[in-house]
Amino acid sequence: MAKGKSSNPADAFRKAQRAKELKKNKEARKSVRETQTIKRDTRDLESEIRSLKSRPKLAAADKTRLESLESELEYVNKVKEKYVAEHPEARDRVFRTHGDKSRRLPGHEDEDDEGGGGGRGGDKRLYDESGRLRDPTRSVYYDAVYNPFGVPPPGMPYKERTPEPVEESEEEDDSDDDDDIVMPEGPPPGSSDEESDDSDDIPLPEGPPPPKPPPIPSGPSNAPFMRPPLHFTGPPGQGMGMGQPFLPFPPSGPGFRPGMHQPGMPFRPPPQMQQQPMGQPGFRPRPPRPPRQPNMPHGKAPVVQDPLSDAPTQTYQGYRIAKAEGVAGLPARPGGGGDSAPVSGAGSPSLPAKPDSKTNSPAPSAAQIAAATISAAPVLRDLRKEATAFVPRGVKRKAAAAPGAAAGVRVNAAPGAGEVDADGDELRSKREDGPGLLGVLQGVFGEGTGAGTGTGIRQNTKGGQLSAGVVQESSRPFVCSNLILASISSPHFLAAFFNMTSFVFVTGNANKLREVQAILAAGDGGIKVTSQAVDVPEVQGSTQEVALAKCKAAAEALGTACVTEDTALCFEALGGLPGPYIKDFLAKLGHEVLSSNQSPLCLVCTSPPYIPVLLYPSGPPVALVMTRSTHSQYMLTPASLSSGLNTLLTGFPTTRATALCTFAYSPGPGSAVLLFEGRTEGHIVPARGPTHFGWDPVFAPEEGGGKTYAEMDGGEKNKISHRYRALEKLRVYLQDKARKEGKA
Ligand SMILES: O=c1nc[nH]c2c1ncn2[C@H]1C[C@H](O)[C@@H](COP(=O)(O)OP(=O)(O)OP(=O)(O)O)O1
Ligand SMILES: [Mg+2]
Repeated sequence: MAKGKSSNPADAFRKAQRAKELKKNKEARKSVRETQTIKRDTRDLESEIRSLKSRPKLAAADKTRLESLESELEYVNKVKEKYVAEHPEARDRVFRTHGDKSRRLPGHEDEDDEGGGGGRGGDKRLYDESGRLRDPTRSVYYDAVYNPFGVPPPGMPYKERTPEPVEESEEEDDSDDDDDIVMPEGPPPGSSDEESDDSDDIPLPEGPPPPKPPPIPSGPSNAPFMRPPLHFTGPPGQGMGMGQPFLPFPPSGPGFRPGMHQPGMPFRPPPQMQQQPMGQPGFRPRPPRPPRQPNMPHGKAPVVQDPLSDAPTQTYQGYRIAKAEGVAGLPARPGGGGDSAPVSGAGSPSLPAKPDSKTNSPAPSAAQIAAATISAAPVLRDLRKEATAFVPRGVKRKAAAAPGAAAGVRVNAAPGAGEVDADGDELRSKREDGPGLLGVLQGVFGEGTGAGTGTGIRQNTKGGQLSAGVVQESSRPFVCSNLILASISSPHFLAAFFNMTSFVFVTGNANKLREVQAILAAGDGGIKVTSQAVDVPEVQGSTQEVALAKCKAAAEALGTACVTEDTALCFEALGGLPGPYIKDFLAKLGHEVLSSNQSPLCLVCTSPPYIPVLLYPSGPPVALVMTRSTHSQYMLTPASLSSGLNTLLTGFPTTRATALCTFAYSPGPGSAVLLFEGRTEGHIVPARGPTHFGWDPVFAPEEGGGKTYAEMDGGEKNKISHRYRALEKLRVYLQDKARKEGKA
């Protein structure tokens, strides 16, 4: 080492450090060795020594063996003694054998040894059979709170206090091994189970036993102090409140349930809070399902059919029966059949009226019909034009392009076609070409007289136009300075006349009329339409029943052939409802007033079930729901705040719907009514597009590429609409019929 001495102070420092480290390592190794030694179980050694000693004669090898064993045992015991002397508080670590008194370590003297406390001698009787410290309260350092084991402070020798006379006398009285140990007053803590036999002697406090104190965790044995953990507060990072006692173990008592909030665990709302979201503001509960439409009794109506069913409506029998009975004016069965075959029904028997109808009488009485008739708007018919404008504009253009093409003989019964304004009020034609019907009619009927209620043909002298039709009193403005040319006594005359090429469309809905006119105009022509607004009571029942009754009543009210149309919107999820009652539903629910003009502030996801919610600057939050926009697209749409047709389906698995149009054709009062149905499949979506026409904004037809009816332009809608499909059937039927009658 001296050799290595260097004048360089840095080297010297390094060396000194190294020497220190080596020393430290040596000490550590020594300590490890010592630890191993003091823990060593010497029973094998002892028993071997005993067995060797017990032999009468020992061989030389055995002698050597005995010596080495004895020296080893001596060494181990020496080390143990030394350790206990140096570390009296850590006696527990030393392995001790109890069979051999002579080998007892200090502090391991048996209970029958004399001696009290004081100094080193005070260590005796400190350990029980298992070598554990017997009574920490005898230690002078004992403190129930701060030093429950009576461990001496580091560097200080263990000391026992002198037993008090009472304790001594008690010790002597007892014969039990443990009785000489001073016991604290009261029942021993946590020992009631073991000593249940003696429990009779112990005065038990009334009431249930106090809960067991939590087990004291066994810390490192060389810890000088085992400070009771009463005032320890956990680190704030563990989610414990200030001053909250630190609990070394999670609560596991009977009162503890999994799922209870524990300190340090993220807070979870109680179950009732978690189940709440659907009831929170903004989560509008699903409206109650409307009752299913009860089946109509079979005897009541000729047609009972699910509006969504594709099966043909069985009303043709009624028509055949009526025909067999010889009802005049019935149209012949169309020869086309198949798709264009009309659904026909005999004059609908009495049907219950809709709840909002003024009367519950099954069929409208004559007075009611009259009343209904009075409220109808008249049609100004320009007979001259009708006589001259047999060919509609579209066909005329074609005819001009191909002169010589047979136009056929047609009577224009709808002179106003194409000129209907938004309200459907203005129905006058502006065309003036061609010979008039007036002369023909004048020749047949002569001039009519006066104005008023009745059927007649009039000439509008002001406009130089002639009008024909059912003339009634009306609340609507009516230019009535017409020359009445003829009175037509028989409505069948007009019916037969109109059946040829045109029909009177009884509707109060200008949009319907406009679409019908547009569809007919875009077709191959030949059909003209005029309109009549007649307040016809609408009955309850299937779409067919409603359509039949409506048309029958209209024909009776008009006294002539007519066409009515009834539109239904059938939600698959609601078993076909609202169906024919869509008008009332639409009137009551309208379209939801969603915050389309308001942008949401933010989107939040609440606690389970994690429904995304839009928060608006004003008003309650709006939940987003998954809806199906088309057959292949799903989208998240806000559940509405206000009601709307589409909100009826909130929460239902499907938004599929069928738009169903039913045209009903009556050849005249008392005649069988024919039905022509057209369907368009689609989905009910949140309202999009202009809101001019009924439920157009909420119906997205499957063929519409995601657009709603309202988002389409008229032409687009009329190519795929329910109305177009039904009207096509009616058109085919009427033209077929006209051809047959022309041939006959
Ligand atoms: O293509 C349509 N696109 C949207 N909405 C529609 C359509 N077609 C009818 N609608 C509405 C109007 C009425 O609110 C209800 C049907 O009731 P519906 O009784 O057939 O019609 P209406 O009473 O207005 O006219 P009418 O007296 O001529 O039968 O659906
Ligand atoms: Mg209606």
